[in-house]
Amino acid sequence: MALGFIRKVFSFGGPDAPPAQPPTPPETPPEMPPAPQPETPQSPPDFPPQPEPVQPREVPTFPPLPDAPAPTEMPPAAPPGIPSAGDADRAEAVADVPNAARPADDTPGAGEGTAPGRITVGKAVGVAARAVEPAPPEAPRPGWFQRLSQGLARSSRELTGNIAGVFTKKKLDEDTLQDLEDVLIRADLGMETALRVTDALSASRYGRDVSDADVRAIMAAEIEKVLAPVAMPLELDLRVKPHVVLVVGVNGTGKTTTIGKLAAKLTAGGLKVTLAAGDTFRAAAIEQLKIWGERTGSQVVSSRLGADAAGLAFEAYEKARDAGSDVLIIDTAGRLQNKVELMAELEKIVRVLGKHDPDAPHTVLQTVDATTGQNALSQVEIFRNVAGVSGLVMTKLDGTARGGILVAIAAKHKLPVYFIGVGEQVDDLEPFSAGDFARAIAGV
Ligand SMILES: Nc1nc2c(ncn2[C@@H]2O[C@H](COP(=O)(O)OP(=O)(O)OP(=O)(O)O)[C@@H](O)[C@H]2O)c(=O)[nH]1
Repeated sequence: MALGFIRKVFSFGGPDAPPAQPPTPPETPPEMPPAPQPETPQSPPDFPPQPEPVQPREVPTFPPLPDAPAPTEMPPAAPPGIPSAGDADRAEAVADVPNAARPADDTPGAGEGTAPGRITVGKAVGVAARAVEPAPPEAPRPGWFQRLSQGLARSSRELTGNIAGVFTKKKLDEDTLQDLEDVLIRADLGMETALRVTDALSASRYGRDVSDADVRAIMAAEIEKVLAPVAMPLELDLRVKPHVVLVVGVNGTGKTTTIGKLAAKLTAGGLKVTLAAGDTFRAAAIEQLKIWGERTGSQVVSSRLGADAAGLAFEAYEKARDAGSDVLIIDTAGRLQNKVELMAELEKIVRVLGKHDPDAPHTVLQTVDATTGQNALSQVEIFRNVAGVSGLVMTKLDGTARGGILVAIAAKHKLPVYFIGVGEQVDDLEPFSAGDFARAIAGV
């Protein structure tokens, strides 16, 4: 798999996105270092013995795809929430393939300002994605920035409250700078960003009276500088069909939910999507993905509980290819980054996909739960080494006091952050904007 090279075609435009950087090629450490346990996730038990590796098959070439069919009515939306348990019968292999509209020239947000054969999907997809929600809410939902600010309110309140405590009627001196540095580190922003902020403040205001508003403004500017290089749009190469997106991460970090939200964006943009229920360990995860498949009109490929996840990924590729899907998104079982055998299974999935297409998976997304705090740093470290993570989705930024960790991850890993999640609704996934995030967390 050529993880170091991601071709760009399909893009969720971020307003301030710089050109994509090639991700660091994976290096598999001989042994996973032990890592502290995150706050919430549980480790799944070992997988049952896996069958023999699947043999590669020849990939046929396909004729051009037909023109866009008339849009079909979406299936009724599933009830909110995740099923508590699936039953083994329903975990049998399934491949129902609802028609998904092909991109048409007048698809809102599609094809704007792009080279021939390329599709760019921006905010219009988010608007269209809301059409798959069960019922229109009585009151209009707040705008994105308002929801981001509300979501980050706890992180921001704690941070700005502590800053106000340091800077009430105080001159800027060594003591106040040290206190500020402590506040910033406690807010999970990381040492590097903490020093950036205190250095910038010291350079312009040392010995003068400073208000907490001054400090917040400088902090917002410095945080934005750290985040800007990683605020990149997710770009999918649709000349390769299917473009394979592998979604990895620790359990409960929001993989399946993010896949559903992403599928909604893609199908609303007129793309045909196949979802693979590669979390073969949990029946509820398979059910959850099927619900997202129904809501978004995406084909879902699943297998029996406990089946070999790599085999399922291999089969899903064939089904996606045969159905003419533009994108195949593969869910995987959540795993703690220090479980060597489960991390080896991830490597196997990557290896097996490579038998279909040496560049597959073309995109590897890691979901990172913002409530996890500092442990997220080692999660990213290890998943990027094992699975060649090409970019991150930071979930659960709503309601956490630890949103600052996104800044520490950006400073340390410099991996693209494609999206952030601020809720469980289908449209609570937005392209990451460095400026919006910096302003929301700094409360300016
Ligand atoms: N508040 C909030 N909840 C979220 C967000 N993303 C996901 N969740 C919730 O987090 C819980 C876990 O999400 P899943 O999508 O099942 O996570 P997962 O990584 O697939 O979990 P495993 O299959 O156990 O590995 C669910 O209750 C989701 O609704 C988010 O951005 N904000």
